Amino acid sequence: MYDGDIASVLISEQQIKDKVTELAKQVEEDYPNSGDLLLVGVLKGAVMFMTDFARALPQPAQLEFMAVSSYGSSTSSSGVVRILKDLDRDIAGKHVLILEDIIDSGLTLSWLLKNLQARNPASLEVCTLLRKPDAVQVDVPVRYVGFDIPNEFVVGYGLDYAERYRDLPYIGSLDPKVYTSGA
Ligand SMILES: O=P(O)(O)OC[C@H]1O[C@H](OP(=O)(O)OP(=O)(O)O)[C@H](O)[C@@H]1O
Ligand code: HPA
Ligand SMILES: [Mg+2]
Repeated sequence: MYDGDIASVLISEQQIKDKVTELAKQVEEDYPNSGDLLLVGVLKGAVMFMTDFARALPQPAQLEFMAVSSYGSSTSSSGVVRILKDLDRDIAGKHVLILEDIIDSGLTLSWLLKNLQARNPASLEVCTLLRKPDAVQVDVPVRYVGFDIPNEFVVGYGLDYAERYRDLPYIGSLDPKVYTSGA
């Protein structure tokens, strides 16, 4: 699949699986009495992570989705976050855990945290599968991080370049020739 476009596999399918289980276990320990946890998945990137995480989490949780976009067909953030789909319900008084695929510049999450905090949840935390420490432009408080990765453009397991590669089961570095040659 996508032969030649992936420079290297950064995180294998098995490594992802193990990490999702580990993160779900941490969350389970931190929310011991909470049968009312609300998971907010940030579409589209977090779709694989959200569905795997929800199934790895022993306690019941409700699932909500928000779709935002700031990258479009680019490898750098436009800095302008657009809501493509808002939550379907009120989160006031709920324990909300945002599930993100990646924190790169941090601009999306910083914007999202302000937006959701204004809706008065009982608590608001973030769980991200990936983070690029060398790319972060705004500091965002993140309670759960799966992997810190190098500052390379990555794809797979929900992450795209120009809407492609989301269906890869692993996370790989995209060969720069894909976005520099106009291919
Ligand atoms: O930290 P940042 O630099 O803001 O980048 C992270 C965000 O960018 C990506 O979303 P994108 O805008 O590509 O939308 P998508 O999830 O639909 O691909 C990714 O899924 C995160 O939500
Ligand atoms: O490295 C990345 N890959 C895919 N989507 C992204 N959105 C922010 N950073 C990335
Ligand atoms: Mg994207």
